[in-house]
Amino acid sequence: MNIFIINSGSSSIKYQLFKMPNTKPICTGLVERIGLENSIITHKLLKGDEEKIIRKTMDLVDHEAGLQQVAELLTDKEVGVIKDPREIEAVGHRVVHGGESFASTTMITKEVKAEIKKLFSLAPLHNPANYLGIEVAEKIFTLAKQIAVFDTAFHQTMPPVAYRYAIPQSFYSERGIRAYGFHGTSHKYVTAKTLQYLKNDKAKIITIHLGNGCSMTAVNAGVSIDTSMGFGPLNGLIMGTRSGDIDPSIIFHLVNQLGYSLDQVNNLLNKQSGMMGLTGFSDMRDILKGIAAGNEQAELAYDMYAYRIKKYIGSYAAVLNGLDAIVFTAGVGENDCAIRQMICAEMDFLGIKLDEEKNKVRSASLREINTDDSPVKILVVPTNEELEIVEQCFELIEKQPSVLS
Ligand SMILES: Nc1ncnc2c1ncn2[C@@H]1O[C@H](COP(=O)(O)OP(=O)(O)O)[C@@H](O)[C@H]1O
Ligand SMILES: CC(=O)OP(=O)(O)O
Ligand SMILES: [Mg+2]
Repeated sequence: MNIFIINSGSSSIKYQLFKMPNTKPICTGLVERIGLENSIITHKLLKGDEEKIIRKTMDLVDHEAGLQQVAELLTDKEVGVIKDPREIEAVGHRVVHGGESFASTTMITKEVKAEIKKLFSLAPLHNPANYLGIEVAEKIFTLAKQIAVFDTAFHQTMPPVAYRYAIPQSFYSERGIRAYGFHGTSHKYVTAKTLQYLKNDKAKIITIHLGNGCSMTAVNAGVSIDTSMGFGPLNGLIMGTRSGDIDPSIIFHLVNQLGYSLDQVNNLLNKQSGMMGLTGFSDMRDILKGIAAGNEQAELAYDMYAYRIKKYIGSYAAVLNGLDAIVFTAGVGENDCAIRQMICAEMDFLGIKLDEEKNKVRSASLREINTDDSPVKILVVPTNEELEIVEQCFELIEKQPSVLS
């Protein structure tokens, strides 16, 4: 069964085509730096042990332009993997915000699309791109079932003490205002890999997803008990273009004293803040170049980024009442050894001791980067949201085979 997976992040589209139940993809791809100059498309064909890679650089203004390129590559005479889009039987979509309506993987219907649309304002960098992915996929893969896997699902296990806000309770009971948490597919995937590696399904771990969007989760025995993003994917850590935690009084000051409209504030905090606001660049590779060139703003931004993560490690170690491992994942977490070093520095009182040499080793597989005597394991675990999504889609189809007829 051919299942195509689309993962639209805020700055990227990742895709993979699987012939399930084989979980080795037939092709994978990444469109990155969407909305910036020189977007990069990397399309990989995988046949047995052979790999054929096509790389293109172009300016892609938005996710729609990116998805059009992906569709062309898939059916291209030379580098395509399917002759006819009707060969795809199901398309699995990452959908970031599932709000109150969706706690698990769901077949996409008109009603489901309407719900996803209602949540645009809560995840403005994501749900519109996810929705667009669904519409484009419906047009191209006309015979395929469309399935949504929600970022919020893994965090449904959080207890009220973690997900409630201290505002009048009717805002929760009548309007669903609570923390939902995001990147759940990634936190779930790396959690499973970590527990398997530790051979301990009761382990207390902190998963740290550092991509363009960033979030951390306290996981106890495989279950999310707290996470740094909340009602929308804006708070918590400092991100590529998002502020993370700020004092809400700043918003009132911007509106009441400085004359900002709410739309402007929304745009400011989602698109012009974070590393972008501090340095003019959202991509960590650009920040690293800035630091190498002696740019002080880039240095401060980098320090702030690491400092915020340290604070969350401390608070999650406290709520877990112990710590077996911290896990780095996603674009920055997997590739940027300098940020891992900065985060883990002076954390030995918590049992976190980084091995600087192991930390520098580049690899695409799960690795341990702590010293031999470190009480807490420090792991780099490459995430694979697409694999997690395809497994969930396949499970849904197997459970309800009628959905394919
Ligand atoms: N070698 C690298 N060193 C530092 N950062 C990197 C490297 N490769 C990728 N990144 C960073 O990863 C981030 C994108 O991560 P990713 O998980 O793909 O994001 P998203 O899914 O949120 O769009 C970018 O900020 C990029 O700079
Ligand atoms: C939820 C979120 O921030 O996703 P991403 O990191 O892919 O932008
Ligand atoms: Mg991502």
